[in-house]
Amino acid sequence: MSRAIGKKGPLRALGVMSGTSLDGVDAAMVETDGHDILSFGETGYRPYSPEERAVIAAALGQWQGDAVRAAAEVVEAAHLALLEGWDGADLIGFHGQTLAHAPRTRGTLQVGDGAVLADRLVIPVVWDFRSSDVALGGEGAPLAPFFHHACARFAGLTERIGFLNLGGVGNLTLVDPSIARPEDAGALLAFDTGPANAPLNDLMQERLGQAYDEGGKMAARGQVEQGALELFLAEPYFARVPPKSLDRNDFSEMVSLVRELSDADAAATLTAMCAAAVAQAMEHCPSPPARVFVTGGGRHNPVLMQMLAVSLDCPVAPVEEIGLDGDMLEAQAFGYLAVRVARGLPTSCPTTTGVRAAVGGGTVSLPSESR
Ligand SMILES: Nc1ncnc2c1ncn2[C@@H]1O[C@H](COP(=O)(O)OP(=O)(O)OP(=O)(O)O)[C@@H](O)[C@H]1O
Ligand SMILES: CC(=O)N[C@H]1[C@@H]2OC[C@@H](O2)[C@@H](O)[C@@H]1O[C@H](C)C(=O)O
Repeated sequence: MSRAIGKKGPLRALGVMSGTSLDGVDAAMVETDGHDILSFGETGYRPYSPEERAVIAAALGQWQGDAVRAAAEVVEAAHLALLEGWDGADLIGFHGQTLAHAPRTRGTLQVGDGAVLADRLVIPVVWDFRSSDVALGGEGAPLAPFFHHACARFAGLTERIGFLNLGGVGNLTLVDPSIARPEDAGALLAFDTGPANAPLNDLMQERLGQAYDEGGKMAARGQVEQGALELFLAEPYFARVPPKSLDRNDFSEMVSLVRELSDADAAATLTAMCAAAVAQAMEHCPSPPARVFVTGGGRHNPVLMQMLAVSLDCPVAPVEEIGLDGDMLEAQAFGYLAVRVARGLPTSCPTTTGVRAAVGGGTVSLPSESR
């Protein structure tokens, strides 16, 4: 692979992401100068086996120890299996796997060692994107918003729009693409909306041994239990003014709100909770955006999409409507952010993570043979 990250002009970055739903590792190429997206390229995916997923799940919420080391090994090995033999990148943006996230108290932990990947793949690797934001008082998340700003410009949009990511956790970014730089006042407002698919996945796994509610089929057969929904919405997180972010399991006890319900009613209610959390999030926006574009696996769930369409005050559509790939946006984001880090540009700002001033996160590891 090429290693010319010092060169002027655009770079070809390979972003890799292992998200909170623990399904697998996504990889995607993006060509960018750190400001504009020039093109999107090849993509790849490597699912975790049930055994690998169990090793990572066993380490969630932990900060150190054997379980964390075992998870880190699984994460690194899966990335190497996906990336070995990949050609044509100038650098890699490696997010790793978040195991624990408590930015106000203990920090944030993404496992997988970027220096090991740099050596094994013989390519510069940008990683540990969240720590310096947290050290400067930020939430360390969400980090995709600077990329969302570039996406809105790439798609030729001029109006204020929202990007809604529905992975394990949900996050919303309001973008005003008419403001040239993402760190400038008014360009972005971003925060985590609440749990998205994680509680529903956990329910499907626990009761039916299935990874998720495919096509929302289970939820479609059930009724939403309004009492449980109201209890959920009384959680103080929703009234909290952004910036704010969540750990995957911050709402894991919400499955207990649906414990007495049938499988179908429980699935319908957890799906409604995800949509209701997004509707609550909109209350923190100064005015509704012209449209909301949905990315992440939740957009494949028609029951969830229908609930969003009913509860938001603006049209809702998958990001494919503006030519983006909603299964790869997060991987592309970390490729894009890697180039910003390599160029010394900020990757977060007060309106995305609450950090005191715009800051660039990330460590650059060069392969040892080029040091
Ligand atoms: N066909 C489908 N029907 C219903 N739900 C789906 C479908 N495909 C994916 N999902 C949901 O989307 C989830 C995966 O979403 P995604 O890949 O965006 O998560 P992630 O990137 O791991 O999470 P995060 O953005 O929180 O880091 C699955 O676990 C499942 O809940
Ligand atoms: C700490 C952490 O890994 N957070 C993830 C998670 O998954 C979705 C949401 O919670 C978001 O805040 C973030 O990921 C995306 C990629 C982000 O940083 O923008």
